[in-house]
Amino acid sequence: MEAIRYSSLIKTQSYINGCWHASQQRFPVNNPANQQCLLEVDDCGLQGVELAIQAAKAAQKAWAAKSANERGNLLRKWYQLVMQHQDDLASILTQEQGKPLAEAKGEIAYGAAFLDWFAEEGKRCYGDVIPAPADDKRIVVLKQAVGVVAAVTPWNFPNAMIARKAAAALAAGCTFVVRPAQLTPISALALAQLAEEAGIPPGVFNVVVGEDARGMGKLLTESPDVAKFTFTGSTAVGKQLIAQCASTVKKVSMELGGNAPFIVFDDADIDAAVQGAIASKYRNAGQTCVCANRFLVQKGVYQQFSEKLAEALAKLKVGDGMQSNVDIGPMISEQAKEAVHELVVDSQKAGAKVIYGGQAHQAGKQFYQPTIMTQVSNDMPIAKNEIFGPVAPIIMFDTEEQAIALANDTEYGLAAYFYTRDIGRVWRVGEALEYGMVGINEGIISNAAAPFGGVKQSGNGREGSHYGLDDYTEIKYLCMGGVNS
Ligand SMILES: NC(=O)C1=CN([C@@H]2O[C@H](COP(=O)(O)OP(=O)(O)OC[C@H]3O[C@@H](n4cnc5c(N)ncnc54)[C@H](O)[C@@H]3O)[C@@H](O)[C@H]2O)C=CC1
Ligand SMILES: O=C(O)[C@H](O)CS(=O)(=O)O
Repeated sequence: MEAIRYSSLIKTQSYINGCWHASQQRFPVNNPANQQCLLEVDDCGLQGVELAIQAAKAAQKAWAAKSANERGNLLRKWYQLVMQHQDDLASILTQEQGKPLAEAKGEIAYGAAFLDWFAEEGKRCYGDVIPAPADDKRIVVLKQAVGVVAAVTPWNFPNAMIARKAAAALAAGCTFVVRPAQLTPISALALAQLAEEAGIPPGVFNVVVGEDARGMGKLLTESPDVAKFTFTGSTAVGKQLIAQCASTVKKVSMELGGNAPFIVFDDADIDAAVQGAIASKYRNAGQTCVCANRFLVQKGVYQQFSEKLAEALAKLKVGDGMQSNVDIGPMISEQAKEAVHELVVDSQKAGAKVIYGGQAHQAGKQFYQPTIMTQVSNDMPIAKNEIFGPVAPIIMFDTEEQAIALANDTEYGLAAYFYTRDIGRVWRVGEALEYGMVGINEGIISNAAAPFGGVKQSGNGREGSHYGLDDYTEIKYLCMGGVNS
């Protein structure tokens, strides 16, 4: 790997019970920009996963017995180390995942923000004292750590998706086992290195890396020693994992797929809408679950918005994320690139027009041209499916009611966006959209202070904000009798 100053961040073995776990089985991690092998990583296999679960179980009671301040101090130290090594962590992330360096630095700061947020939030894990129905009783409600937490995370935000979960879990007094995507394990192992340096005790934070996603996931979802399972990834895989958790009735939280509408009304600030569209659609080459997936543009501004979006897109540079001034990097795999192109071609066959891009990009095997399509209808493949690529389909609508109906016509419900300057419309549309998160005159809405999560088949639970602890605590009700005797 290039351009890493602090070489201790480069780890190639799972981190289990405070030790780096060697194994004979290894697998390559490749750079999506040029398909070159960055390094090989030891595959800890199912045995490693079981060792990690047992380590987390053995460590959990002592970790929960620490005060919220003690846990918070360790999370704050972890935060400080992550920010101290932000540039190196970003360089690692770009080389294994592909996003431009500036975006990778942003992801490191975004993930670290959850460590910082929950270092404090754990101190506010309040219970209740409830007036009892009888004078000789007292009712107290405690919030306690769920126990051992298992997580499976995706390749598109290989640092932040782990930090967003682990920060809340550890703050609540839980211990944590994460299995990151096999495509991007190095960022996860670098986080473990810094957790160790921060003084987080052995067994509290464990990272198990391996190629057998299905087998490792089965162990994590079916183990009776795991109390809670959290997943970020596709809805299809999420459904499988929820079913696997049923065997032990685990507490489950899911951050799944999306199909975000980006609505532009006649009265919108069009330049602001174009700026928000570029930020929301083309971040991470469109490989984020909260990307604008369908542009719904009112008839009166359809031509103007489409033309301005194309002008803005022409200024973006496609290339290796490690090069300066690159705005759009490669897709995570050649298969992913082909899948995006198939959606474009199938929708062209159904009548959609490509007004910008629409082909593989000459920068390399995994690059796709940033693309805009017009004359799209909501039933076309490019609108029905989560694109997970740099393609903006634009659908025309006439009335506000039509826009809401089109926006809600999907099984997903993660993020939605709309641009208007009418205060009445802000409330009407904001309340009518069936989504967990709504950006109003804003294309980037993710931050540690806000509850991130979806409804419908985009998942359940919330990450970040003071709501984020709820997924990692259980409510216990104490009823004290005989107070007057
Ligand atoms: N709601 C959210 O916050 C996010 C949602 N996603 C969604 O994830 C998808 C893209 O990410 P991918 O990594 O391709 O999703 P994916 O669902 O294929 O994989 C996610 C993780 O699950 C693992 N996995 C795959 N099949 C599994 C199985 N049968 N058992 C256990 N683990 C398994 C993968 O190795 C990876 O670590 C998109 O649909 C995107 O919308 C991605 C990131 C964030
Ligand atoms: O994986 C994702 O798509 C992230 O959750 C998006 S964000 O939180 O970075 O906006």
